[in-house]
Amino acid sequence: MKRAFIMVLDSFGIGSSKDADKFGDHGSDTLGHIAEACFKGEADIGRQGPLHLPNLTALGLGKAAELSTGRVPPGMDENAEITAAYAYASEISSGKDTPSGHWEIAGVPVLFDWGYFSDKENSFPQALLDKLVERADLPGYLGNCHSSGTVILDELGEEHMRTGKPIFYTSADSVFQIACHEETFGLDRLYALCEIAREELTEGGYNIGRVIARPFVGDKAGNFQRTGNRHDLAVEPPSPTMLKKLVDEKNGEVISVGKIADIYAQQGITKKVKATGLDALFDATIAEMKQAPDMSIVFTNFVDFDSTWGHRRDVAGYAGGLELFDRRLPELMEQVKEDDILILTADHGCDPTWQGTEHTREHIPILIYGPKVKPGSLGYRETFADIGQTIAHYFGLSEMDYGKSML
Ligand SMILES: O=P(O)(O)O[C@H]1O[C@H](CO)[C@@H](O)[C@H]1O
Ligand SMILES: [Mn+2]
Ligand SMILES: [Mn+2]
Repeated sequence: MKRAFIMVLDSFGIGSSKDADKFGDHGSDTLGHIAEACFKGEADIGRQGPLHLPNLTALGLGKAAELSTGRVPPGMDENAEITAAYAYASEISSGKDTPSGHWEIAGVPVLFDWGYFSDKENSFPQALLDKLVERADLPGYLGNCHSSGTVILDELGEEHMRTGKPIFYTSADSVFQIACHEETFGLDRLYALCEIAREELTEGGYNIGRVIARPFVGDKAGNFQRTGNRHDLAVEPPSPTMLKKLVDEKNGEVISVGKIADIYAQQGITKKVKATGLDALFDATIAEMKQAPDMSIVFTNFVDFDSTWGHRRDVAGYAGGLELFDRRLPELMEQVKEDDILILTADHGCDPTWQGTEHTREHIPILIYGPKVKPGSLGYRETFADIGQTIAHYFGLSEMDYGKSML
């Protein structure tokens, strides 16, 4: 029985890549800087002391980080016995966003430039805004700027509730985000509005990667909370990913846990399971691994590292999340049978010690574990697509256009 389990720790970079200066990210290091802060006792909220990741360390995380940056992050055991194959990889896609990272992982790098709304204020073209107001019959809109998604709720959430005007915002990513109150505006209305925005952005040739519904609850600034009903409307990958090939060429199964299906615009996905929060995502992943058939992929995105801790620049939160992941990792490993492979990786960085609130251009770790996988270094990988090519090779699919198989 052949199954591949792919776990993306969203934003878990392990040191800036060679081209990071183009993004203003030279020197960023999500894992390294978290480990440093923990080691200095600067991340003792909800957890204590040096970063404790014994299971990830045994899979080669510290070694992969050492290959990337020249040093094992402080607190990680340099002499641990290594039980997996490990590597670090850089990204060839032009952006450091989630779809680019995930598509490249699946063998389809994004070599074109996305469209961006780069003006910090009055970010969206008036023609687009007018269309949305008209088609969705809106009383107007709020925002129309760059912002962190939690900050903007404190600033505009109450006005939104009072006026019924949706909050439109963007970031350095290729995104059009719409925040609306689940109850006063309504979740279905928000989703319908996002569908309209998706159509207008696609038909208007704006080349925007994602429209994101950002529903929230609460009743005043300070207590607004975003909910698990976030929904991403992505454009489709420009060519078939290894997920789609597994389904089309081998009649295989691809089970999405968390936002994977949304990120690939539902392409090459045969089953979707949603869950909110690290523990729930873990539970859902294990349940799916237990019943995954031959020739299947269980593919999970652990979004909290990015959205709950990375973008919020919450070092202690991120460290605590990693420690929780590490504690539960043996439960995942236990499901890896004879011919199966488990791959732990990331899609970009989001260094919680870095300036601003955006992603960081970093190397990702690639840890490959399985009874038949030879432990040891797989060195530097020029593209995340080496993961896609490895999976294509493993399942006997037609070759991907990018990447080299690591196994
Ligand atoms: O600040 P929030 O809304 O979490 O936004 C983050 O999430 C979006 C999609 O990844 C990006 O725009 C990023 O900046
Ligand atoms: Mn991401
Ligand atoms: Mn993000």
